[in-house]
Amino acid sequence: MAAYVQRLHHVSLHVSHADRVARELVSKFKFRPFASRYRDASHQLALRKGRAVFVINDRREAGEPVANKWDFTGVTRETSNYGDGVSSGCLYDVDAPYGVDTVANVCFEVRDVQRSFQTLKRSGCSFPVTPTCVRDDSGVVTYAVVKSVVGNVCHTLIDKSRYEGGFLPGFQLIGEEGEEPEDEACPVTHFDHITYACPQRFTHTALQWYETMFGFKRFFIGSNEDPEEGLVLDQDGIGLRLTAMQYWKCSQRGLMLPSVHQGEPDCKFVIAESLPEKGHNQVDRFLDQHRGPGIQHIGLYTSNILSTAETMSRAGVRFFCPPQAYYTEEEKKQQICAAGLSPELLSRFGILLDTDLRTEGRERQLPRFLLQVFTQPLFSEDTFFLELIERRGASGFGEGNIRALWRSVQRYIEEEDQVEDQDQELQRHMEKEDQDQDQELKSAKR
Ligand SMILES: O=C(O)C(=O)Cc1ccc(O)cc1
Ligand SMILES: [Fe+2]
Repeated sequence: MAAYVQRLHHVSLHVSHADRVARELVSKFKFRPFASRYRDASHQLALRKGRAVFVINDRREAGEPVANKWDFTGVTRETSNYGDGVSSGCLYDVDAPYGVDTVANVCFEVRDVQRSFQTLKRSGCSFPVTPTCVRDDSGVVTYAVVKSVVGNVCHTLIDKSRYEGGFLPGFQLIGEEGEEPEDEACPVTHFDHITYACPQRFTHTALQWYETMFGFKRFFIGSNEDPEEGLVLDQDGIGLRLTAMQYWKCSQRGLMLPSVHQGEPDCKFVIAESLPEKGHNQVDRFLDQHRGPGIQHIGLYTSNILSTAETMSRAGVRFFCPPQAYYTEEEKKQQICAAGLSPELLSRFGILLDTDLRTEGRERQLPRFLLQVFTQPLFSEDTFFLELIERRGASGFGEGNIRALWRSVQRYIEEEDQVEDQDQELQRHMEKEDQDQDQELKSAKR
């Protein structure tokens, strides 16, 4: 038996320059800070855009003193006056120190935390935080934190059914409560998917863990996917294995349904692993720089990718762009025009388009499109990035887009590696010069 996920509540980041990351999410990605929690030993800030919520935690090395409070316009700096009874550490999360900035927690709402805890514990899961109650004037919330099988990723399981406040007890709301105004220029509505970077041959372990523990179900990304092997991209120098899964919820009548069929936008999970002998690539680079498996990127769903990319680009977001030939190739040009879009406009921001040709039993139907664009990494290491995704009837992931992304990222990695090689060469040269000078001085003294 599994612990069933009701919905995704938020995703939390642990970063050393929390203030900078918060500023970027606000100024570039148009998120709105709406709740914060200040304690001597931890600062937490919640930001939202539609139903997509990030909680930023100030990441400090073990023993390091508390940094300055967020220097952030519009954020109340007073310590929350709610007695949440938890005086130190990140609330609703674990404080485990990690060597680099990381996206480490996906928080799920569940029906019954105690029961989920017992079920998962019996199945061998480890819980850094056992069921804990936090209350304020608006009610009570119960949560526990379970370690996942993927790197440093944890899942906070939370029950908010007896809570009526704006976010979570212990957090103080910032500004006006109430419905957020619609952002027509930048209509991001929810997290579409979360992608894990995993070591080679780890996919099965991850799929199985999520199926056993949370009742996730596999779904096929594309028509070329092998049930055993996943979607294997091994041509043109690409070495990537992809699989995807989603959570199912228990309906009122006790039926299990994918969450999307219950009127809620669902968040899918994608597992990416690299294939052996394909050289340095984006998954291995993530594993290196992140010092282990974890969350590589998150897809933000938008109902208008062009306007969103344009707004974000103006605000300073940098996107990966495919080679210009992508937009001049005849077949791609036709696909883009068939979707009523202009290749020239898409090329301005690096937006990729894929056409889903699966018919799935239906005879004649409109073509289905998938539009995606990928940002450059957000942290100082080459790890986590964001993606914008607009689905026009297509539910999977575009193989053509994945190939185009792979090429643009590969170009970036190669350029970075070149810069790194040049730096190392310069370093060696300078060291050699120093040694030579030392040698000369010594011989002169003799
Ligand atoms: O296409 C997407 O959005 C995916 O999430 C699939 C994917 C996963 C990992 C990669 O390094 C590249 C592509
Ligand atoms: Fe993605």
